[in-house]
Amino acid sequence: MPNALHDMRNLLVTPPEMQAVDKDAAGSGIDSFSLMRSAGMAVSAAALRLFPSAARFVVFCGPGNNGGDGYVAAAALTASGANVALYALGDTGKLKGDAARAHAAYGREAISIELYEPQSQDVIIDALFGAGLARELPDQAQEIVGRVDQAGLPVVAVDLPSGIDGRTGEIRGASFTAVHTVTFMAAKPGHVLMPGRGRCGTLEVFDIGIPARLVAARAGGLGINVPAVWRQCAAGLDPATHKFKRGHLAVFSGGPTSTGAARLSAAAGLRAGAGLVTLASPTEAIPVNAAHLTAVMLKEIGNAADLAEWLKDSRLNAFVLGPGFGIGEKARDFALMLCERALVLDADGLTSFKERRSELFDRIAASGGQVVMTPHEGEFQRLFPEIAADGKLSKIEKAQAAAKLSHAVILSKGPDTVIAAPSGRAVVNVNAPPWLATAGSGDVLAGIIGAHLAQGMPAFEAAAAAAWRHGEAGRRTGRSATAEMLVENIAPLPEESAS
Ligand SMILES: NC(=O)C1=CN([C@@H]2O[C@H](COP(=O)(O)OP(=O)(O)OC[C@H]3O[C@@H](n4cnc5c(N)ncnc54)[C@H](O)[C@@H]3O)[C@@H](O)[C@H]2O)[C@@H](O)CC1
Ligand SMILES: Nc1ncnc2c1ncn2[C@@H]1O[C@H](COP(=O)(O)OP(=O)(O)O)[C@@H](O)[C@H]1O
Ligand SMILES: [K+]
Repeated sequence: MPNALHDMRNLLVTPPEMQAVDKDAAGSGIDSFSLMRSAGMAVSAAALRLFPSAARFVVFCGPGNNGGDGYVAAAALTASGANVALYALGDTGKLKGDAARAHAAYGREAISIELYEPQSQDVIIDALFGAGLARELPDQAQEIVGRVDQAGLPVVAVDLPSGIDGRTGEIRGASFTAVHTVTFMAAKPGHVLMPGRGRCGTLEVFDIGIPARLVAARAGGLGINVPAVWRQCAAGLDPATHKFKRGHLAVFSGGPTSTGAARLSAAAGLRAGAGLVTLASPTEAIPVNAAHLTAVMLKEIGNAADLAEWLKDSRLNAFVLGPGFGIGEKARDFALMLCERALVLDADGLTSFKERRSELFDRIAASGGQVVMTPHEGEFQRLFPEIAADGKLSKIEKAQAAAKLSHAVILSKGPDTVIAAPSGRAVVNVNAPPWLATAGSGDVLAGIIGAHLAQGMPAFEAAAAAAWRHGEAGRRTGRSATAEMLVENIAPLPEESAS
């Protein structure tokens, strides 16, 4: 089976991996200066395409190869007849290797960066720091960022807006906010994780000619959540299949005053393609649930004994536990009984294990079931406080660590939802519009994951496909989205040809 992540458009490559790719490319006889030339030319082409009538291109060049790309771009822009001014950070006499060569080839004056005075028609080419940024942006560069922000000038970023950490997406002191970013060979985590993603503008991934196999060989299993990641697992889900083959999803309701969340999950599960959906309700909530259900079935499940009896039906193959369920022993008992099938543990289901997580994690490890946990930031902190507090880790690395510790697939929510498996495989979801963060939205997501699990998708693919469909539902719904509208707008899984 071809690995979908090896399609370069979907890969995420960390800065250290990219450095290793560079070394491998040089080792295989590829001229590194020709790569820099391709990179700089691509930046120049993007700048001319986006700003064909710019009064002046102002190129900021840093002390490393990002700066080198800037010198190439400045030379190409000058050759095209554009008006170019180049400002350098640091002593150009100290440039090394390809960057020194690019500087020499530029052959014109580089002005010291502190002398830059914004002019209202300037278009900035930011080539200060890229993947090599290893600490806070130097004060001098932070000051320039401030001047450019204040003047409201458009910025085209080379590789990454300077100040964004390519591994984490964090801002190191300050960063430019670009209208367009040109990166090379593959996107980096910093392009898709917040807040970095919000500062990249449109992202262009330009192929500078490093063979794809060299990039794939160093890439560590990170990707963007596109349908290619999970499409093959979704392929057999023929809507015409008998309803039991599409699975039977059960969603657990809370008490009489908190039933809405579970009903939303159940409705989403049905809409997302589960063959049958049953709402399992405590006795006291049966009347209110019965008054609100049509296609979703209702079953009275008051305690663990009821559940044990019900679980004798082996066709019940996936469960959602948590939305509106209530925190405490009952949630823990139920969750521990469900681990060996396929379980989405969300909301109260997660919080219930705050002080008792090892019981859950041990059970998941022992049972070999398919478990997906869907924490938002607060729930993540409650269940994984030491991982959440580790400021060195990116959101991807945190989700990976949590997945490894819990033996479950972790779907870490937010504008940059990360789905990580215990194996370390991880994808970042990028199609969620901001208005997806509406009350009850997480309940809908849990239901979609449940539907995928009921249909037999493996946990990682079930979660990734659900995050994507949830994002698409948000797009279809538009800004006025409510959770009920999201359910209505869950579209069928994309066909084989979609990418
Ligand atoms: N295969 C590729 O990806 C290619 C990459 N190229 C460019 O090379 C760049 C990476 O080049 P470098 O590794 O030289 O790194 P950068 O140019 O991003 O950074 C330059 C150097 O500055 C130093 N530095 C880091 N943080 C600093 C800080 N806060 N204050 C002061 N100095 C700091 C480090 O020694 C670092 O190596 C990429 O961003 C890209 O633009 C291109 O030249 C073409 C090939
Ligand atoms: N800024 C944002 N942009 C897009 N999606 C977001 C944003 N913030 C949160 N989300 C998504 O909205 C959903 C909110 O879920 P959750 O936090 O559980 O809220 P609720 O309990 O109200 O359902 C998640 O799918 C999350 O990934
Ligand atoms: K840059």
